[in-house]
Amino acid sequence: MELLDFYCQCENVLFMGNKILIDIQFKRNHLLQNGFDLTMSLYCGIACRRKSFWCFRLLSTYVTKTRYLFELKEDDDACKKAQQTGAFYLFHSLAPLLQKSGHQYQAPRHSLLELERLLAKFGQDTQRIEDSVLIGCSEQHEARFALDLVLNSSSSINASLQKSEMETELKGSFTKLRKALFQLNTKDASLLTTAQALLRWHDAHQFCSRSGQPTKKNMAGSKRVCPSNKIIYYPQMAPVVITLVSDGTRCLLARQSSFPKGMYSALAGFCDIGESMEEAVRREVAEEVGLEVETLQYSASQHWPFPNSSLMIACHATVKPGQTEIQVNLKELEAAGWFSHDEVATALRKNNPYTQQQNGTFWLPPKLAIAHQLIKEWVEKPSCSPLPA
Ligand SMILES: NC(=O)C1=CN([C@@H]2O[C@H](COP(=O)(O)OP(=O)(O)OC[C@H]3O[C@@H](n4cnc5c(N)ncnc54)[C@H](O)[C@@H]3O)[C@@H](O)[C@H]2O)C=CC1
Repeated sequence: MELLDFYCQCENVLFMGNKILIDIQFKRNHLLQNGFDLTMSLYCGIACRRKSFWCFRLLSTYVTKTRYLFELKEDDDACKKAQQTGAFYLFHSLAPLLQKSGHQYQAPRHSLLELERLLAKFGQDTQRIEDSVLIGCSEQHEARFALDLVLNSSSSINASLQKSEMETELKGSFTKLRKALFQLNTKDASLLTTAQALLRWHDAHQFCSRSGQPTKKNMAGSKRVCPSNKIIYYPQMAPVVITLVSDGTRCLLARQSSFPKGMYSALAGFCDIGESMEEAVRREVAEEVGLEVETLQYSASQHWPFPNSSLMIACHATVKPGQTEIQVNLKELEAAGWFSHDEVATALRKNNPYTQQQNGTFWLPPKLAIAHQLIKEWVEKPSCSPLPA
């Protein structure tokens, strides 16, 4: 049974204005222990009469949050209102603001009032708040926004304070996202990644490609519209397949010359237009290492912000044991090879990019990259049996 779709039987139902008084007899009490917030759910319940009893469709905290975010994306007034109680993450040229407390880093949030004060101090118009983008909300529906203090700003920014002066005022430092991701907890890292991707997209889509006119962002930043021809532009991600090829006992890892010294990863490549994920995997593997994929299994996906937004679609693939001779495409890769289970398991265990880069030994992508997850999955379950490609 779908967790979010269960119904409960009510013995008495009274409506008082927009509040509902109920006496419920849960058929499946155990579901309440599975993360449901009863109070929140009941206020959001949709009542309907079913035969002889009332049914409530209970909406989980997750669903109400998702619906709230949807409303903010669709309704500029609601979004503007949400800014009053919301919180803002700050960026400078796409680098998020981080603060250090003890040994930990965190991404500070600012209220609308604080932001207005800071903008005034930095010589910027409070109108700039309209350049912020919606990136999520808390369980209590406190919306989260991100604003880049210099991107998209008018010429008045020239008169504003320098980055270092801003950092002093903000008691933090604007840190490159690649570095910031290693210093933050997963929740903040994910929010900042989304924020940077959206801010970058807006910066790069200021004009309509048909009319050449400036486009206008909606309040949430979920789209831009050309006022002259009404064309709507939506933020986009490029789909990329990333495949860990195995011959049953070994896995294939490769490196590009642009990778840090000693790092090997799974094979990755952008999907061509019109291709399915399966077709893209077969083509990329054939193009890069001259092998033909026999079976294929989807594993997971990840939004990857570098250098532009990609949707990484991770798969395990196998080739026939007798057809494993690699022919590296040197236009795409510097090297590729088969690695034994032991070699990969050892590399995963002592995966310290810094020391391994120093002594030039073989190492794997860091934990936050889906390539790492794919390799770890293979090490833990090398005999996963994919479907025919
Ligand atoms: N999160 C992860 O674990 C990993 C992520 N990646 C990401 O996957 C993406 C693709 O990986 P690679 O092929 O190694 O990258 P790459 O940057 O070497 O790109 C290969 C080629 O694809 C073409 N290209 C660039 N952008 C494109 C686009 N938006 N659409 C279509 N073609 C495009 C260009 O000709 C480029 O030379 C990169 O963004 C990379 O950062 C790659 C490996 C692991």
